[in-house]
Amino acid sequence: MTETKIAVIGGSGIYDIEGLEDATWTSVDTPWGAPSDAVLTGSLGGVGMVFLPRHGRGHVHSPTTVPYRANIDALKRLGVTDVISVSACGSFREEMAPGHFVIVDQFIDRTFAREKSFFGTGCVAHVSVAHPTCPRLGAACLTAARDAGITVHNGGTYLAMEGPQFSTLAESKMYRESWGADVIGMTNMPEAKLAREAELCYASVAMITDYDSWHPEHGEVDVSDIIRTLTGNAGKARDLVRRLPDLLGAERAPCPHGCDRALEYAILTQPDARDPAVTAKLVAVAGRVL
Ligand SMILES: CSC[C@H]1O[C@H](OP(=O)(O)O)[C@H](O)[C@@H]1O
Ligand SMILES: Nc1ncnc2[nH]cnc12
Repeated sequence: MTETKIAVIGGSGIYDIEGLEDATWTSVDTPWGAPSDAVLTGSLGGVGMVFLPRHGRGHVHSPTTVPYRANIDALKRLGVTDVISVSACGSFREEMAPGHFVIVDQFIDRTFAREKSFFGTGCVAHVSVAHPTCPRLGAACLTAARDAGITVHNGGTYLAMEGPQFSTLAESKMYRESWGADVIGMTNMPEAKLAREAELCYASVAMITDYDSWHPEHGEVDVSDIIRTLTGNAGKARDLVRRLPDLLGAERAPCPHGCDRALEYAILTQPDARDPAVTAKLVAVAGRVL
């Protein structure tokens, strides 16, 4: 059995987490550079917890410049087993209204200006992201949300766009009508892919802040409206997070969906053909199989 350690990656409007016992901000170095900020470590109900503000305190990083690889490497290095992403998003569905939460289970990755893998020349690997989120962790988030009295939708497809500008009306309509996306944001990719490469269970809790630009009765997306909705939701998100340690338990069996074994057969480069400088960088993420 492994000890559970839960990480929360806080998105826009969530730069801190209250109520952790023995809470300490700690800087973590990684071979991929510095994470978005120091990480807050502590515990909740006897379970190890880590909090990382995705954009850094003060909102320093844009969706494109968030150091996704350093963030996931730092969490892995700290012994994290389960990653909960908390994000703001726009909605493409009338019934998924601002103020509601969605437990995202699929992604369409439209990002193009980010490093998307820990692997590459010198050590090549291919993991499956057919099911990019962990159903066990998603189910815990769903229960936590329902117990906290949050209106939550179970499952949804998140379109990850590059940004930083919001979508045009034509894009918004295409994502909604032709592509079948349910929500839109700018950050869950490549985060989810990297978590899979690092053999971490990953769940995405998306907080709906707006109807993007497709809705005839709602105007264009406006950051001040988003922040107002987010501020109203931050307490709900904290309540959800507080319930997770009890639901996940202090000890963790192997993931029934295999997230923690994603690299088992993924590395193609033969041991004697691997570049030692490259494998040295992979020690935290892939040390188990190198
Ligand atoms: C504040 S509006 C746009 C911004 O908010 C979301 O960030 P996060 O996913 O970290 O909550 C969205 O993806 C954009 O980056
Ligand atoms: N409409 C939207 N598009 C992209 N990212 C968002 N984050 C919050 N609302 C968004």
